[in-house]
This record gives sequence, C-alpha cells and structure tokens, in this order.
Amino acid sequence: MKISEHFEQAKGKTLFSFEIVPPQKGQNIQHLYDNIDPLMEFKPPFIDVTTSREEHIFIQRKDGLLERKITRMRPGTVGICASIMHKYGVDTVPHILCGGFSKEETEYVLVDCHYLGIENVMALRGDAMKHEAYFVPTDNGNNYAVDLVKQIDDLNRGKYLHEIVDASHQTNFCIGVAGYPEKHFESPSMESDLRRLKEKVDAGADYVVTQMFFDNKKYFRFVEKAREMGITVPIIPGIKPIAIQKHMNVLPQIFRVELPDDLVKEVDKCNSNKEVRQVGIEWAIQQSKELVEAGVPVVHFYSMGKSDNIKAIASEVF
Ligand SMILES: NC(=O)C1=CN([C@@H]2O[C@H](COP(=O)(O)OP(=O)(O)OC[C@H]3O[C@@H](n4cnc5c(N)ncnc54)[C@H](O)[C@@H]3O)[C@@H](O)[C@H]2O)C=CC1
Ligand SMILES: Nc1nc(=O)c2c([nH]1)NC[C@@H]1CN(c3ccc(C(=O)N[C@@H](CCC(=O)O)C(=O)O)cc3)CN21
Repeated sequence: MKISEHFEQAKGKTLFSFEIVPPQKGQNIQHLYDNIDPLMEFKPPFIDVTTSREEHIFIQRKDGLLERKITRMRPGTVGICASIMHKYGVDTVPHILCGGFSKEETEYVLVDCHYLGIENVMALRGDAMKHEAYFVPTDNGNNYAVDLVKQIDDLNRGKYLHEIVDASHQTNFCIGVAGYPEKHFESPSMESDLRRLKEKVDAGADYVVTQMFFDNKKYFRFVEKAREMGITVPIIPGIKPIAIQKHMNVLPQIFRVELPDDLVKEVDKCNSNKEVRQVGIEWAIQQSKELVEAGVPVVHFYSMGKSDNIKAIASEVF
C-alpha cells in the first residue's frame, strides 16, 4: 500500500516507522531480523531500507602495491525490501540514489521494485563519496533528487528511457524526498533550500521525510515555512536517538545538524555509553511525545543498528 494511503487509513492517529541499513556484504541477514523483530509490535506501516554509495577500497597485490577498486559494501537494498515484505507482511521503502547509478541502472532498479510489488520509493541525491568534498554526479546519472523524481514520475506515466518499447504499462510509485529543518549544508539559504524542496514536490514527490533534528522547534518552524511556500504534502519528522558519546561530534559533522545545549550538558554528565544511551532515549521520548501531540502523521526513527533504544522509546510513545 502507498504511504499516502496508510496516512488516510490512520485517520489522524500518529504511526511509528523506522529505517534500517543493509548489512555489510559477507554478514548474515539474521542480525537484521533480530533487530526488526522487537519493533514489529508497534505495527510500522512501512520500513525504509537505505542504499549505500559505492566506495573506494584498497587491496594489497602480491607485489605489495595497493590496488584501488570500487565496491559497494552494503548491497542488497531491493532484495532486503522484498525479504522483509515477505517475512513480516509490511510495506518497504527502498532508498533510490542519484549518486553511483546511471539513469539506465536506476530504471532497472525501479522495474525490479515494481515487479516485487514495492509501491513506495525514497528519491535521494546521495552523499559525496568519502574522498570527495562535494557530490559529483555520476556519468549519465541524475544530478539532483528532483531529476530522479522526474524519472520516477515519468515511469508512473509509462515513459521509459529511450522510448523504444511499447510501454502500455505504468508504474504507480508513491515518492518520498528529503527535507532539511536546518537547511541542507550546500544550500546558500533556507529559502533557496525550500524552493528546491518545492521543485521536488512539484515534480511529483508525495511526501517529505526530514533530516534528523534534536530541537522540535526547528521542525515546527520548517513545516510552517514549507506551508507558506505552498508545499502541502505530509512532512514526516525523522528522529535519531543519541546512543554513544561519539555521536556528539559525529552527527553534527556528518549530518550538519546542531545539538541543543541542554542535550549536550546531559550527555557531558554521563560516565559511560550506557548512560548516554539512556539520555538519548529520554530525549527522543520527549521529542516524540510532543510530535504526536502536534498530530504528525508518523514519527520515523533512524534505527541504524541495534533497536533496543528504539523499542524503549516506542514503548513509551505508541
Ligand atoms: N540516505 C538517506 O536516507 C538520506 C540521505 N540524505 C542525504 O542528503 C543529501 C542531499 O540529498 P537530497 O536532499 O535528496 O538532494 P537534493 O538534490 O534535493 O539537494 C541537494 C542540494 O542541492 C541543492 N539543489 C537541489 N536542486 C538543485 C538545482 N537544480 N540546482 C542547484 N542546487 C540544487 C539543494 O538545495 C541541496 O543543497 C544527500 O547527500 C543524501 O544522501 C538525506 C536524507 C536521507
Ligand atoms: N546526509 C545524509 N546521509 C544519509 O545517508 C542520511 C541522512 N543524511 N539523513 C537521514 C538518513 C539517516 N541516516 C543515518 C545513517 C547513519 C546513522 C548513524 O547513526 N551512524 C553511525 C554514526 C556515524 C558513523 O560513525 O559512521 C552510528 O553510530 O550508528 C544515522 C542515520 C542515513 N540517512
């Protein structure tokens, strides 16, 4: 079922959803299931599965020199989506990236999704590769998320690449895109970033999922500004519970988000990561309760590995 239909069915009740990353290649998928199992009691209408970019790795050759190879360390997004749908009977949302894929490859992934009965996709540009300061578009790939939304919307209208086939069958994807309550870091201003967001919605996006934020005021202000700009689709808040001391530096650095000083002070008082995890849980419970009260359609959790903290939060909120 489409995300938009899940929201209609919920009739104003706030839903619970979460996001996972595929295991590194060579790892067992059972570990992933062990972390999904405890969250199923909260009846997520959908689970997002991220796509990781390809990366450079260095392999030592027999002569001792290092050889640079490109590999995808976490492949299998669409396979995992299909497997989760089959195992849990829940909708899945694969993340489709511009970076690392030509338009042809993207079309094939979308065709696979369609055959599998996947009805929702998240259209993202993707991060820069590790050695790059900025995102560099892939040859014959999409440059911005808006171009990817257009490609998906084209398929929804039966328009495939090259137009050499008789495409009488249309896909019917519900399309999600990312939004930034604290502005995307490459964007010159909040207003210009919101105009970009509006372009994605005008091109066919059905809903927005926000970057993680730790101060609800930023989310509420963002939604207000988006509405003023004529963006009317649902804007889903994304929540990431702080889990380890290292997150205090890593999250602002990777995701370009600010941490409220009250949260920083609470974490500073902790003597172990166990205590930090508890502070993260309590902070996320407060955020989630306020979001539910404000009537958001779903609170979406970035549960990238272990799910015990997400379960502790969901038990208090849903
Ligand atoms: N994997 C995931 O679940 C998520 C990943 N992200 C990451 O965040 C980053 C951005 O992704 P998206 O928001 O999908 O990208 P986007 O293409 O919508 O925007 C990227 C940047 O380019 C700007 N921009 C957009 N269209 C433009 C145009 N036509 N001309 C000039 N500038 C333009 C935007 O303002 C923004 O600064 C990526 O690195 C993405 O992977 C964000 C959220 C979720
Ligand atoms: N710029 C960007 N890229 C993404 O891939 C991305 C976003 N933003 N925002 C939304 C989701 C959330 N994602 C993520 C990915 C990883 C963690 C995370 O917590 N990772 C590590 C810490 C980072 C590290 O050390 O590599 C962790 O401890 O779990 C959280 C959210 C992926 N998505």
